[in-house]
Amino acid sequence: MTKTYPKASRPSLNDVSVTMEKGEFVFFIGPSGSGKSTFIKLLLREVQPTKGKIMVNGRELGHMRSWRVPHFRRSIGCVFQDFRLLPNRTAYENVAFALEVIGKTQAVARRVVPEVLELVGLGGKEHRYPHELSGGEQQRVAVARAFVNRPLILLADEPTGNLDPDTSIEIMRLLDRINRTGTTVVMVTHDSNIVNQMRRRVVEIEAGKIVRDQPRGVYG
Ligand SMILES: Nc1ncnc2c1ncn2[C@@H]1O[C@H](COP(=O)(O)OP(=O)(O)OP(=O)(O)O)[C@@H](O)[C@H]1O
Repeated sequence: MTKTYPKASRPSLNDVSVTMEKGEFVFFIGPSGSGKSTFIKLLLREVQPTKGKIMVNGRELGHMRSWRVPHFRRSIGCVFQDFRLLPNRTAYENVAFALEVIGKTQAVARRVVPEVLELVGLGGKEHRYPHELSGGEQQRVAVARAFVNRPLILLADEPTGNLDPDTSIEIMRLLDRINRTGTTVVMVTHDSNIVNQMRRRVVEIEAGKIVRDQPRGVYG
């Protein structure tokens, strides 16, 4: 597909084609402005391609009615560089909120939230507010929130961008564990150490074109 934003002089993604299988772990790398965020926005149907199509889980996003989009997005968990936690809610409440908005009862939350907080290594810190947690711990809460609905796909946009190298590796261990449960992980990153250590598929974008797609790749 091709994506040209209104008013832009050239496409942000230019005639690209990529297939990701269920359960894969894929890094998207490339210089600033190369089109990585646009790719993520297309996958979430925040923007639509100018030409071509995008299929997610057997559905063509261009044919999806807009009222179906919120439901579709439940199948995708998102993690960002800046955590995006609700500051006046505890770790537990931040994760429970993701269940609340899709209509799950508090009884479900009481069962599921402690499980997922335990999974991300935050057992015992459920009642801390974001400002009472380290950056790495806040990102764990964000991962728990993204994963609590067991999404098919986890999109991570520079999830280690604000973390030191050791904490980054811990977050990657967590994403790796989640991937091993069968969740497809798509991660945008500039972190060469992480890419080189993980040795997973690497898709490199430059000026809107895919210039490399390599299994078990390195940052290069
Ligand atoms: N809403 C928009 N309207 C016009 N142009 C846009 C819009 N959003 C992004 N662009 C342009 O599309 C290109 C790709 O941007 P994109 O944000 O996808 O890059 P990126 O690879 O994610 O960069 P970074 O690593 O800095 O986040 C850039 O040239 C950018 O200026």
